[in-house]
Amino acid sequence: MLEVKEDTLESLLRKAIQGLQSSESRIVSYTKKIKNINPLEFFDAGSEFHMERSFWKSTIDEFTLVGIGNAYTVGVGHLPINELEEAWQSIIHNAVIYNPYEEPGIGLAAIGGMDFDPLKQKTSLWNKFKQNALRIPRFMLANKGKNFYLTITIMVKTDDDPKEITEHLLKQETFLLAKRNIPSENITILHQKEVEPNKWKDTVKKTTEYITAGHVEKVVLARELQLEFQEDVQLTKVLQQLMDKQPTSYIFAYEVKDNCFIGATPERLVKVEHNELLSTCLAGTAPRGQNEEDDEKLGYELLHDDKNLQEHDFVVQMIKDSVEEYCEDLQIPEHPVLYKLRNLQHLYTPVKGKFKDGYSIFHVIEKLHPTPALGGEPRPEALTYIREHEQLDRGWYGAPFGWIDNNQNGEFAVAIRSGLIKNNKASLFAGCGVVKDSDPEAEYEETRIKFMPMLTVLGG
Ligand SMILES: C=C(O[C@H]1C=CC=C(C(=O)O)[C@@H]1O)C(=O)O
Ligand SMILES: [Mg+2]
Repeated sequence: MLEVKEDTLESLLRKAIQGLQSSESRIVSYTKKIKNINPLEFFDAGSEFHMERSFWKSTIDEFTLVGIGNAYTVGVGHLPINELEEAWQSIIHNAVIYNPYEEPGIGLAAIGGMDFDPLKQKTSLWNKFKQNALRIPRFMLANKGKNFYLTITIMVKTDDDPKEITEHLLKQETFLLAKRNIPSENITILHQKEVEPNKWKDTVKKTTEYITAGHVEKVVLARELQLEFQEDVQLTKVLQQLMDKQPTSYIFAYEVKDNCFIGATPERLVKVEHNELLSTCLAGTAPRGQNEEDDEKLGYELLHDDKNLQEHDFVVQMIKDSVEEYCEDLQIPEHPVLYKLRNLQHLYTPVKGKFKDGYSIFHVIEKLHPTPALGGEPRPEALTYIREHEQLDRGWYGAPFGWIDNNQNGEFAVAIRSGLIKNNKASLFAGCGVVKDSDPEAEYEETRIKFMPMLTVLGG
């Protein structure tokens, strides 16, 4: 990695190109501060370039990343996570970087996700998505608190002309940063179809019997809701509404051609900043009440409900056992508290620790995914069971989605409360933890509410 102290984009490109042997290529990345801009206007502008877009927002951290286009995508093949890390490191190693700001997430960074289960037979639903992908956007807008930054990243080859590339990039930049109106049309649903709800309930029933027989302790089962709209869905509008309606969730989107995986998840998998590690145990669910009193009652019952506490505890134990290897000074409260969302409340236990040297966020992702909040317990048996019995190609649903920068900082959430949008169609996904005392009707109802965050912003 060549870090340059002071430079213009053009001279940075020149230096990077001059240092190349024939047929070599390398990443050049240039970061500068820019004036305030509405991240959604920037996102919307990207559609006019027909460039694929990526989006991440963490409201608690007042941190938003919007990627337009693709300088390079790491992964995309059948890479296990440790090889994904090697591929990422090798790209960074050869990069030429100008970035005077030493803040996590500002500068050269990638956004991406991965398959929930690479061993599950793929269907045509997810055919545009690779097994895993970390995309370094050509233009990345980063907004942290009151500050706005633009990072331009491009892959250069020996025969590239720095002046020509600079002119082209600056023209695109001017277009992307221009003020514009974002779409405001309402979305109208024409058809709505739950995929085989009765069969799903039967599977829940069979699963409780399988658990009672002692084969596994917990299995998470998911299902799909299919939608068709009058018009193609305006993604910018969907993002805006998710941001308005789900302020305590991570908002994310990842476009591949005319497909977009998008959602608002409350569940952090792992965050690494400097040497601090944060993770979250989130499992066990109740609806929100009609009024304050009702809501408190439902919350109180959730905190004392054996079935939900058991669902939750599998996650706490597994995350604790997993991160002990990577962390010192582990802090995990003894009892969960409530995490309230617009439509639901969950049992929540935060996990905090000091990251030991020699480990990266990739190690933690590999170790944690999927936690028993999305897979089950014990993991291998639960995954085999899901592979054989669940009638759904989860694709990137339920898997880690997030960002990483060139200094090993990053954050990945668990991509739930999400859907895959394809022009005027969408598939929404929702799952629930099945334990021995699960009631199929109640689990069905729980997943019905879990569709809400996406359904309500899509005109439902
Ligand atoms: C699998 C999902 O939620 C998980 C996360 C929180 C609570 C859960 C539950 O109570 O079942 C699930 O484990 C989903 O929303 O699709
Ligand atoms: Mg549950």
